[in-house]
Amino acid sequence: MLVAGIDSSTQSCKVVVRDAETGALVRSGRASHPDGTEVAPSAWWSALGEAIASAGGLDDVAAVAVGGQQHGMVALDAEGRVVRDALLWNDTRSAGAARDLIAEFGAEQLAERTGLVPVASFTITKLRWLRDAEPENAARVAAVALPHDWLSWRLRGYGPADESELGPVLEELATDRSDASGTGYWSPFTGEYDRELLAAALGHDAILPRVLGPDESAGRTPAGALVGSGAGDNAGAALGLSAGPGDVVVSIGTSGTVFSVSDTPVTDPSGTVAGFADAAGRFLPLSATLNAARVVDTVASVLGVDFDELARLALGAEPGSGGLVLQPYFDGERTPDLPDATATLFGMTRVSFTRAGLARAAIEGMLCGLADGLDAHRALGVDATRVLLIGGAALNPAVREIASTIFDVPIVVPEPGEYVADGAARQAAWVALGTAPDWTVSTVAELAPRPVAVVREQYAARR
Ligand SMILES: Nc1ncnc2c1ncn2[C@@H]1O[C@H](COP(=O)(O)OP(=O)(O)O)[C@@H](O)[C@H]1O
Ligand SMILES: O=C(CO)[C@@H](O)[C@H](O)COP(=O)(O)O
Repeated sequence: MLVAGIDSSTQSCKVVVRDAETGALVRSGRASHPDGTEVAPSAWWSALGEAIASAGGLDDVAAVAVGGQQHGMVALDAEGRVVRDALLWNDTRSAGAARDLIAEFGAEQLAERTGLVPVASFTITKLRWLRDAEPENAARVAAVALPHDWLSWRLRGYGPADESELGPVLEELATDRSDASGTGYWSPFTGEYDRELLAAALGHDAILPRVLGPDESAGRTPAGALVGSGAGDNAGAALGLSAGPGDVVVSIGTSGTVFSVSDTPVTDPSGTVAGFADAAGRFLPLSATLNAARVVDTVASVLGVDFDELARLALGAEPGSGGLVLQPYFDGERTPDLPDATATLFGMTRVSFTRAGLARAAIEGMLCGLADGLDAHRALGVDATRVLLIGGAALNPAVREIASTIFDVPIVVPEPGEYVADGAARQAAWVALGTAPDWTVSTVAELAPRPVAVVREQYAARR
């Protein structure tokens, strides 16, 4: 029996087809997403079709589930059409709305009600922005979904009447705990939506996706495949990796995320660690930065080198990059909450300012922000015995090596793969088999920690 998992992430859509019993990878495919922090959901739908085709289709799969970038605002009207392009998790225009919500409700109360202190990334702030900036669009909103909810709904044959078999049945929208927990109007403590907060943000109530449990199916595709509940991408990766006690996952994709699986919900009124739910009935404390793999992309492009050469340059410089420190806030920043920040290069001398120094400082700066995230987890009682390094930039040997000079626990690199899509495939297997699959994950490298104190010290000094 075959099952499929999908990761509709910020930069691309990835599909894996796996054997439900053994987890063996049978086929895979991918397609790119458009750039930008405001995207027409139809572009995700086209990319999904392209990725499915490049994975050989889904005609022979018994079940499918979708993991996706979290928080994106997919606002639908009564006809099931999107009211405007989706604002993504990395769109910072709703920073003022986040401040307004905190002023109205208080950071502590919001953390207690939803597990989150609003920042521009979370859906609730995007709805408030819509209410204030585009009131005519806000008034038309009949339902609010997230990227994975909307794609799962479309896969099941729902959508605008002229684009789908089953039409705009908004009550058929479904999500899961992990993605609901990133909205800012769902409580990981009660498992219920907080409709007062939704109405305070959007200006009125709206249909919200039914929240499914980890082993529940949302329904079937028109071809008859079961559709699993799906997940937010980070929770999908935790499931795909079988992350357990002591594991802290560091994912370096468009976002940099640090997360762990917890049996109890976590509340951080400072907002550094978000109290998300996971995709298996537990919780997923997480901190996220806006600047991760693209910091490496940007510096490689400025230096005019490919990733291999960037790695060679970075590993040719000493830890600490001769005092060069890149605070890599190219896209503003979320943790720390500095939505309007820009990147800054400190410590330039005629000796330190070299191509190799810049290459290394880029990777060090990006990783220091994530090491700060790990510290914040520990401060909340999270046990970290190893870091599992995943995401596109984890393919880079310099990122792995430099991580071992920054984190004080072993860096374990799982076999390169699509762990979000794999987590979704596990959910698909779960609904198809009736039991959670027990697939194994192999690792390709383990780097012992050899922290060089100056790297984090000089980064902290520039904060
Ligand atoms: N060898 C590499 N070294 C550094 N970065 C890489 C490498 N391979 C891919 N990337 C980067 O990883 C990113 C894509 O990672 P991915 O985890 O798929 O992101 P997302 O989930 O946000 O779409 C891109 O920015 C890409 O340039
Ligand atoms: O906002 C968050 C988590 O809170 C991001 O992790 C997004 O979920 C996007 O993930 P990538 O596409 O960068 O992997």
